[in-house]
Parts: sequence; C-alpha cells; structure tokens
Amino acid sequence: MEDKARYVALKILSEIDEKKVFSNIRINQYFKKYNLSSLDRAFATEIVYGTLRWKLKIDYLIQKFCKKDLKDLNVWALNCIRIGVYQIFLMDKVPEFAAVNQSVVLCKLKAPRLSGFVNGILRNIIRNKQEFDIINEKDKTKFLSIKYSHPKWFIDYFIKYFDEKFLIDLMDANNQAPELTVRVNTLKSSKENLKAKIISRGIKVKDGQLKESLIIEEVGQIEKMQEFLDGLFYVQDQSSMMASIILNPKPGEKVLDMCAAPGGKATHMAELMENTGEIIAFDVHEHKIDLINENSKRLGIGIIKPMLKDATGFYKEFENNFDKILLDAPCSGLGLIRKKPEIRWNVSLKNIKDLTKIQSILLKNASKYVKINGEILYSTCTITKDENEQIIEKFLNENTNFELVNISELVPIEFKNSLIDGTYLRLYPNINNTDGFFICKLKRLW
Ligand SMILES: C[S@@+](CC[C@H](N)C(=O)[O-])C[C@H]1O[C@@H](n2cnc3c(N)ncnc32)[C@H](O)[C@@H]1O
Repeated sequence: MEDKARYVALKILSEIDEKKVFSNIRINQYFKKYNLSSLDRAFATEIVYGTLRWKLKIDYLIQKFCKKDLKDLNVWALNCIRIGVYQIFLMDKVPEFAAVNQSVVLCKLKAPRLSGFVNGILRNIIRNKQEFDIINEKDKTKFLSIKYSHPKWFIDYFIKYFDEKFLIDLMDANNQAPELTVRVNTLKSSKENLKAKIISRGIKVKDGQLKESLIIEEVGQIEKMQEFLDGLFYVQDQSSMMASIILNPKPGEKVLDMCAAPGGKATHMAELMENTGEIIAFDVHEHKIDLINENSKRLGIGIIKPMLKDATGFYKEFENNFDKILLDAPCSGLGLIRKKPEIRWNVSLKNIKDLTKIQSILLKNASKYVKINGEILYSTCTITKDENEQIIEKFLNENTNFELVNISELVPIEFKNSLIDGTYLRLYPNINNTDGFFICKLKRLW
C-alpha cells in the first residue's frame, strides 16, 4: 500500500527538481491519476512536503556519506535517499527497515544500477544517526541555513530587516504545516450553520479570528465534501481574506480585480457586495479564467466578469472607471513557504527584482483606472520590502495625487498589532499564524 504512495511522492519530488513544478498542483494531479486511498494520500503528502521542507538539512547529511557532489547524482536516486532520510529521522511511525527497503525497491524502477548505492548510503546513515544534528559550520549564516533548511540568500536578505530571533522564529514557522482555513460564503450560509453541518460529519472545526473564517481539521479531500460542492465555503488563508475586507467594496460598486485567478478575493468581494454591482476580473492565463468561472458558479455569484487580459498593458476603455481596485500582484510568494515549501528553493533575488518591475507597472495602470476619490488595495503574499513598501513608496513619490489610507478601522482587532503607522499591514506566520502577507490601501485625491 505504501509503495504507491512513496512512488507518487518520488515522482512529484523529482519533477519539482527537474521542472520546477508547484508541489500542490502536482499533488492534486497525481492523486487523481493514481487513485490513492486517503491513507496513501496523507502519507505521500507528508513525504513530499516534509522532504521539501527539510531538503537542505537532509542533503547536508547525505553529502557527509557520499563522495560525489549531490548535484551530479541521478535525481531519482537522490530523492530515494532523501525520502528514506525523511522517514528515518522526521517521521515517527515508519520502521527503519521499511524506509530503506522501499527506497531501494523504488530506485530499481528508474535507476536500477544505483539501488545498491542507495541501500549503502541509507544503511551508513542509520549506523551514524547522531550525524543528523551535527552541523560543522563556523559561518553563522551557513549554520542557520542548514539548521532551518532555508537558502543562504534568504537569511542574508532578511537579516537586514529582522533581528536574529525573529528570523529563526519565521523559519521555524515556515517549517510547520499550516491549519486549514476556509471562508464561509455569506451569500449561502451563516458561519454557525456551516459549522453545525461540518460538526455533524464528525469533523472538528473551530472559529477563525475573522467573522467569516473557520479552521477545519485536515479532511482527506475537502473538494469532495458536500458543503464544498454546495458552495458554502472557499478554502482561503485569513491573510487573503483581509485584503477584500480592507478594500471594503460596497453593494452596487464597480470594482476591478487586476490579477484575479482563481478568484479567491474576487468571490469574497462579491460576497461583501451582496452579489450586486460589478467586478471585472483580469487574468493573463486562459486556463485560470476557467477557475474564476468555476468558483463563481459554485459559490452562486453572478457579478464577476472574468476577462483574459495582461494587466501590464493599458486599456483606455477602463480609464477613470472603477470605485475600487484590487491589485493582488504576482510576487515571489515567500509568505507561502508553509504551504508550498519548494518556493524557498525556486525563488532567487533576480526573480524578486524582475517581479518588482511588473508590480510597479501594474500599480501605475491601476492608478489610471480608479476614479477620483476611489481606492486601490495593493497586496502580495510575500514579505520582501522590495515587493511591498518600496513599490508603494516609489509610486507615492511619482504620483502626488495619491495618498496612503489609514486602515486601522478596517483591520480586525486580532491583527491590529501588525499594522504599521495605521497604513501597512504586515502579516507573518510566526506572529499571526497566517501566510506572510502585505496589504495597504491608496486613495486617489484628484
Ligand atoms: C497572487 S495571484 C492572484 C490570486 C487571486 N487574487 C486570488 O485571491 O485568488 C496572481 C495572479 O496574477 C496573475 N497574473 C500574473 N501576471 C499577470 C498579468 N500581467 N496580468 C494579469 N494577471 C496576471 C496570475 O495568473 C495569478 O493568477
């Protein structure tokens, strides 16, 4: 039974290494394709996410027992060793012999000549278990990088902004699996009603910190729950919910969501607008437009009009057209490391720099689409200053007809401590138990 789970986990890990695919997307695709039982799904998910989280620390250990540079190893064989190490050191219930044997068996499927090598390394590691926690690095950054399994550039970048304790707590939080939060669809249900329905299925659920949020105990496949199919909720982090809450669109208003797919915030705004008014929802990817439509339909929303548009282009017909604009900009996603652990390995400082150019263009376009006295909400699921505060400061310097809005009144009480000078909301997994997120609001004055 576990073989199928480990096989799928290995396939996903190898594809992430070779093609930089996203873990959550591949997990969903392969679970459907290989028809895994719920136990196998849970086991495979834990191996994929756990191995991705601890990759640097695991590789450091493996390298101690391997003469060849790991970069030159066959990717499949290397991942067979990695998942073996993960099971041996970081999972409670897997017997060592099962972890080793299954890695060897699975190695034979795609790299048969290396199965003896995989066996040898794993057995050597088991004989020297104390080595897992021994990090022989004098350089502090390298030491922390291995201990908390984050890239060195991440530490070098953030140590400029955070003290060491904060940074360690952040990396610690990034290595924990997050809770599953959902947003009640207030067009179809009250929070109490939905809660009662979920409890009646024997699933544990508790209130989140927002009036529309619930935290559900992990359920196998949430998208198969009847309440999901009935459109009573949307799976969404509380940080994301706050973007729509703070933009505060009113019934009847005309709103533009410039980067809308899959429609999490657009559908939330539609709920806040009581499904009246209009939300134009741009996204640059055709397949993602379908997702906006699917989500709107499931949630019973009729006011979202998805449009396939590259928001870096300027569309004259929308000039001075909107009461409110949501710019949930494409970003490095470093606030999502809990959910997509591979982000830390795939993002680079160069990516961040490239993204800032797009973010500035998008904000400039938003400034032309919003009406006088209208508002733009700028948000990202990242925590770099380059993509957040610096984008806003540059924009305000160049556009004196805009000012930052004091959003204190709109930030829910539980999150007020994270509001800087009443204008920048900065959320962190280690402080708020949410994704890392940034929110601020700008008003057009003339
Ligand atoms: C952070 S996600 C948006 C999430 C969405 N707001 C939600 O709450 O579900 C960023 C989105 O921007 C889209 N995107 C990236 N570049 C874009 C562009 N130039 N124009 C329009 N959309 C873009 C991506 O396809 C992606 O769906």
